[in-house]
Amino acid sequence: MDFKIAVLKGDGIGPEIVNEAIKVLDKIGEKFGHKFNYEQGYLGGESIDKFGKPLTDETVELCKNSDAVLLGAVGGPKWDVIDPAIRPEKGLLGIRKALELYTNLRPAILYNALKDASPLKPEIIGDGLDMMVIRELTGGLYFGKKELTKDYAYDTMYYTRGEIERIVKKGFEIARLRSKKLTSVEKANVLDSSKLWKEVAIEMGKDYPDVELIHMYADNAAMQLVINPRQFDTIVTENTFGDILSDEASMLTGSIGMLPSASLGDGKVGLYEPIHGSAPDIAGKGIANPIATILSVAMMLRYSFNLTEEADTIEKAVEAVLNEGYRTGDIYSEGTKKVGTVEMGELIKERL
Ligand SMILES: NC(=O)C1=CN([C@@H]2O[C@H](COP(=O)(O)OP(=O)(O)OC[C@H]3O[C@@H](n4cnc5c(N)ncnc54)[C@H](O)[C@@H]3O)[C@@H](O)[C@H]2O)C=CC1
Ligand SMILES: CC(C)CC(=O)C(=O)O
Ligand SMILES: [Mg+2]
Repeated sequence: MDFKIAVLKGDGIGPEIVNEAIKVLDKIGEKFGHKFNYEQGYLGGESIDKFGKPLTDETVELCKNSDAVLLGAVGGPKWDVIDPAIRPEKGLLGIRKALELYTNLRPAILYNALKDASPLKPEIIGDGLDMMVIRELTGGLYFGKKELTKDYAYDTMYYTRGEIERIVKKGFEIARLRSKKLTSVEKANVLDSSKLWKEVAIEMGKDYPDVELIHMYADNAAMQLVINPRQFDTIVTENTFGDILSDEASMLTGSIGMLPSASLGDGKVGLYEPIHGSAPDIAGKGIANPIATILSVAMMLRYSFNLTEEADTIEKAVEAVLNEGYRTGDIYSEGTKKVGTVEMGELIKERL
């Protein structure tokens, strides 16, 4: 089959990691008889440099007219200016909103081979970690009314009942396919938007009597992730809480360079990106871990193209390379073999 993929490499390590993911996709195409056609668009800092704004109508159109979007990351100190209207991150929020990608799936899985890279003690890791963080992606603090003046500033965590219902529904549906345990994370003790969130979760829970629903405050969830992460299976939460908790969960699996994501809506186009940012501190050094991006294209194959065997093949290749002891710097430990971004991409491609 033929697929059109919009590629937004972005800034910092974005181009380095996306190049490796494309190599892997091309090899999958060869092996299984698919043709992936790429069209490059611009987002974030590179778009500011070229067009004076972080997201253009052309990029939105390109994405809307593709079968899926592959994204690297955006941002960096070069664009850290005070004018909030032209920050690279605005482009990222803009494309998520334009495509109405309200569901962000962030699976945090600890690979067996990486148990030594996790900061958790073996008795806490037990048989391993496998959780799904479902983050609401087009509402909340990042999209609410805001103002910045010299004397005061505010952001608003605004949610409609409908916005909460559709993401919590995803939470129940996904939990039902997993271990039937859903943790809804909010801060209903202090935030009104969280009070509504919790009320909706309780109401919707009546339609899913087979799924155990647990309510947890976000600050407690941050702590529980460290002391007892195995209690979590599926987490559903608001945009900002999900952003923070998924970065935390990623480190339990060894590195933020390991965690992929899928951003989905009710339309046809899904967007796939690692959960990390543009890592300006290591950009251009050839040492970034490309695995989160490579696993993101596996999610693309699974969720957008329904190519399950192809997705499994990528995930198994990643596991095989890790089992053989190859590591980028972020997951390196004594006795393993340190490799760079390109070498890691090549190794995974060879194992497909
Ligand atoms: N989706 C996106 O495009 C995101 C963009 N950002 C932007 O990225 C820029 C940098 O943000 P930070 O807060 O530093 O977060 P970051 O995720 O870029 O980096 C945090 C730390 O993790 C390391 N890291 C990240 N990805 C890695 C990888 N693949 N391999 C090895 N190490 C990796 C970095 O070197 C750094 O030490 C900012 O402009 C920020 O706004 C941040 C998060 C997400
Ligand atoms: C612009 C930010 C919301 C990006 C980020 O940290 C993320 O999506 O994980
Ligand atoms: Mg983040």
